[in-house]
Amino acid sequence: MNTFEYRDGSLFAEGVALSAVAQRFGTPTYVYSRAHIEAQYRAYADALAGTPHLVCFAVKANSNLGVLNVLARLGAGFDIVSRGELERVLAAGGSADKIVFSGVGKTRDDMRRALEVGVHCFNVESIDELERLQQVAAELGKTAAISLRVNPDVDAGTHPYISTGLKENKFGIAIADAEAVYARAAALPNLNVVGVDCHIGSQLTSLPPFLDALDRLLALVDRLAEQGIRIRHLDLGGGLGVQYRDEQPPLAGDYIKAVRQRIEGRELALVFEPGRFIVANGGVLLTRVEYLKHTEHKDFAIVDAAMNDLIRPALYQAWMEVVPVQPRDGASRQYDIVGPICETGDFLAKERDLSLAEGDLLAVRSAGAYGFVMSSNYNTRGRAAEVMVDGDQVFEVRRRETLDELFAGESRLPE
Ligand SMILES: Cc1ncc(COP(=O)(O)O)c(C=O)c1O
Ligand SMILES: N[C@@H](CCCC[NH3+])C(=O)O
Repeated sequence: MNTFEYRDGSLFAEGVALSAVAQRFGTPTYVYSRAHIEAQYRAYADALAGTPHLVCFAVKANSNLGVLNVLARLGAGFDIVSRGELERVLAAGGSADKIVFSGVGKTRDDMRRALEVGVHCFNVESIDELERLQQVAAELGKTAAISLRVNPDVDAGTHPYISTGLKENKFGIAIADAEAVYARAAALPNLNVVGVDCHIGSQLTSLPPFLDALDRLLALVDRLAEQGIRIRHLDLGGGLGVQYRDEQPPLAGDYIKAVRQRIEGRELALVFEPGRFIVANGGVLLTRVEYLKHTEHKDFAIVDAAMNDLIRPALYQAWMEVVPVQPRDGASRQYDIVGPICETGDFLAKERDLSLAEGDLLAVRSAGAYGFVMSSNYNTRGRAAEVMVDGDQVFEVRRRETLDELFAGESRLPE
C-alpha cells in the first residue's frame, strides 16, 4: 500500500500535504503514516488468523513511542534487544507478555527487568547466556521461558552487514550444537523450554532462504521430540524485504501461507519479528535544499538532512528514493544529494535527475525503518523531529532536539 502520493502537484502523506508539515515543524523531519503501519501489521496478522501466533514488531527498526503505541493498540507483540527497548514498549502501552527478548549480549540487569515484568520468551543465543539466565531467574525465584536462537547456516542473499544466519556470523547457536544445548536447558530448574528461534538476515527478497531455514528448524523440532523436549512455538524472526527501488520481495501473505503449509499437522504456534516490513515504506525524511552547488564535475544539492539523520546510504550504500515534494517544470540536472557534514560519505543519494531550486523540499522515501533510530549527534547536530500523520491530522511524536539538550549532561573540568 502507498500512503505517500502526489495530489495536485504536491506530495501528501495520507490527507496532509508534506509542504504543510515542513512549514509547521521545520526540516529535517521524519513523517510516518499511521495507515501504512497498520496495514502492514495486518498483512501479517490476517494471514496468521487461525494459527496461534504473535507478530512481534522489531523495535530496533523504529522505536518512536507513537509508532509503538499504534502497534500496541492493534495487539502487536514486540521483539526487543535491550532494557531501553523494553522500557519503551511498556511506556508505549505494549504488553510485557507479548515481548520476545533477542540479542547476543543480554546483561544481568536486562534479564532481571525482563523477568520482573514477565516477558513472553527469551531468545537465548549461547550456552553462557543460558547459564546466566538460570542464575538470575533462580535469584528472583522466577522461571524464564526460553527459545534457543539457532543459526541454521543459510545464506540470506542480502548485504553482508545485515546477514545473520551464516555460521561465520556472531548470532545464535550452531544448529549442529543445538540438541546438546537444549538438553542442558531442559535440565536447568528455572528455565522452561518453549520454542526454537532463528533470524537469518534483513531485507530478504526471496522465499527460499526462509523456507530452507524453516525446514532445518522443523527437523530439529523432530529430533528434540525424540529426546522428550517438546517445542511449542517457532519464532522465524523478521527479515522480509520491502521495495526501495525495483526489488520484488515476496508478499507477506504468500510467505506466511508457505510457512503454514509446512507446519500443518503440528501443534506449533508461530512468532514473527518483522521490523522493516512494517515501517520502512510508512515513513519519509523531509529535507530542504539549502544550496545548489555546480562544479566542473558534479552538481550537488546540499540539503539540511545528513548522514547523522539517515545513515543507510553511507553505511550500506543503500539506495533510497528522493523525490521533490512540489515537482517543478524545467530542465533537470543530475544531482548528488548531500548533507552539511564534513565527510565525503555524507550523502543521501547520488546521480539523481531532478529539477531543483534553493529552498525546495525533498522527501527521502522508505525512511521509516532504520532511519531516526540510527541517527546521531555527529557534528553537534540535533536530532530531527518525528511526526505521525493520521488521516488529515498530524501529531508531533518527537520534538526536534534543541541546542540545550545537545549539551545536557556534559561539563567542563573543575578550575
Ligand atoms: C533478531 C532480529 N529480529 C528481527 C529483526 C528485524 O528484521 P527486519 O527489520 O529485517 O524485519 C532483526 C534485524 O534484522 C533481528 O536481528
Ligand atoms: N540497520 C539495517 C538493518 C539491520 C537489521 C538489524 N537486525 C538497515 O538499515 O538495513
